[in-house]
Amino acid sequence: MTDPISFSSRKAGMAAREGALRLTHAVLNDKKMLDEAYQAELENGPLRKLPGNDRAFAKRIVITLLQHLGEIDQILASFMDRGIPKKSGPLRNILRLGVAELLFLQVPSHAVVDSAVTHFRTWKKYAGFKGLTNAVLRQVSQKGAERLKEIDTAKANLPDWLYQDWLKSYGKDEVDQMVEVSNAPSTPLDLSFKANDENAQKLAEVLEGQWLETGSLRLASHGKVDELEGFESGEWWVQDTAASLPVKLLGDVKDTEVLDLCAAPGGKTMQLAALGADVTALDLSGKRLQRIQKNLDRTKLEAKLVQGDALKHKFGKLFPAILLDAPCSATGTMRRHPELIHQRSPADIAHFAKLQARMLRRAADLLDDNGVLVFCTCSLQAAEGPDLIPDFLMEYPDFGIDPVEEKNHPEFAPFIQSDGSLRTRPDQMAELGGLDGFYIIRFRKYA
Ligand SMILES: C[S@@+](CC[C@H](N)C(=O)[O-])C[C@H]1O[C@@H](n2cnc3c(N)ncnc32)[C@H](O)[C@@H]1O
Repeated sequence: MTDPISFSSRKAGMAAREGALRLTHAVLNDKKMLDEAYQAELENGPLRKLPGNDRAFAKRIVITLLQHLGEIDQILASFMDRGIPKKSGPLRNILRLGVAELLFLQVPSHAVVDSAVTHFRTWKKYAGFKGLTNAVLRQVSQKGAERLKEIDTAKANLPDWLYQDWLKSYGKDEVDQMVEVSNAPSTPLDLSFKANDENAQKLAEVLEGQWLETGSLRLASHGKVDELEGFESGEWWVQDTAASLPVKLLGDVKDTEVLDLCAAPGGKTMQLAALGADVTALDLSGKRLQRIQKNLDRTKLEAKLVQGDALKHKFGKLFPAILLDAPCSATGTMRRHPELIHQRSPADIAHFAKLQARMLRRAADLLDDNGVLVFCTCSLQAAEGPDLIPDFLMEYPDFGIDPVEEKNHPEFAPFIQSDGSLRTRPDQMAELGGLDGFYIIRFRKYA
């Protein structure tokens, strides 16, 4: 449990909830990423005028709503025999926000009901739904907590196609735990350090972090990232510890030419550069390449940046080491992006899987004899990971899996699969706040 929400004034509370309603709409109706919608509010929207805590609470209500969306909708359905009326505009999201506050953030019911009804001040056209809003939320505040106990949390909160897919891959207990960890009120922040030296040890103390076996420093709680010690001097960058594993599988890359095929925003590019590799970092997006450059400037690291399509770009040579961190559905990042699972569809998974299959073959074509290729995605879907491998190996008989072995990498033991690939899941290291879901596999090309 984190501290309960309490706004600096009644007026600020209402303004924050209006912001929360706009953010909810941006994410669920317009399919925007929450961080982007929030950033847009801070730059141009009314939320920028609010004190920091009130703004943060607005975001927290939305995160809570997204984490518990299925439960919230089931609770509402149980109190509304005829469902949400048609053509009721913002009513559904106003009610959802109200339930999130009542049942998951323990905000007093008078404040929640009062502000839910006050929303119709802005939405005058729908003012006829005030009475319904009042009645439903009062019922939820009285009987909702009891009804909540009867709901299967994971099954309710995951879209059914996703739930079934994960059940097949991981099993019920694991899926339950994945959702439980992902629904924690806050997510820890992992840092990757440029060097594991005395300075890093000192910073770890100042930041009150904990070293993980995987080599990252984990901060259980933190303020603004760019105000943390060591940010400005570029000693570290933010990178979930699971995201730091693929580069480690490339082994000793000092003075080796490494192609980082889908590189932005550059977490893995910085890792490679810090290890002394001669990195070529390619990305399709010029805007995202600018983010790599900014990151490299801050950390005083170097890489050759190339804008291009990984499927087509002509490098004019082969590489001894390649990292392919392919575009994916990113369902593995649900701890930090609870909106994603509500925005994705089976068609998206099929689209990404097809793209990844093509990219994997392109990466293989760019690898030199005896070279090493690491392929990864931050997806928990089998289609975007293990299912891609058998066809690839059939078509590329000179490639073989180079299995990760516990004797060489004891720190990766919990993630090693029977074929030597790695699978990380949000429920692993649960007591420390979990980690992103990644699929990672290493290949060698035999001469
Ligand atoms: C998973 S992200 C990479 C994250 C990055 N490796 C890191 O560690 O920070 C995938 C990247 O692939 C890029 N991308 C998508 N399609 C691409 C293509 N056809 N060619 C090159 N890059 C592509 C996206 O712009 C995005 O930056």
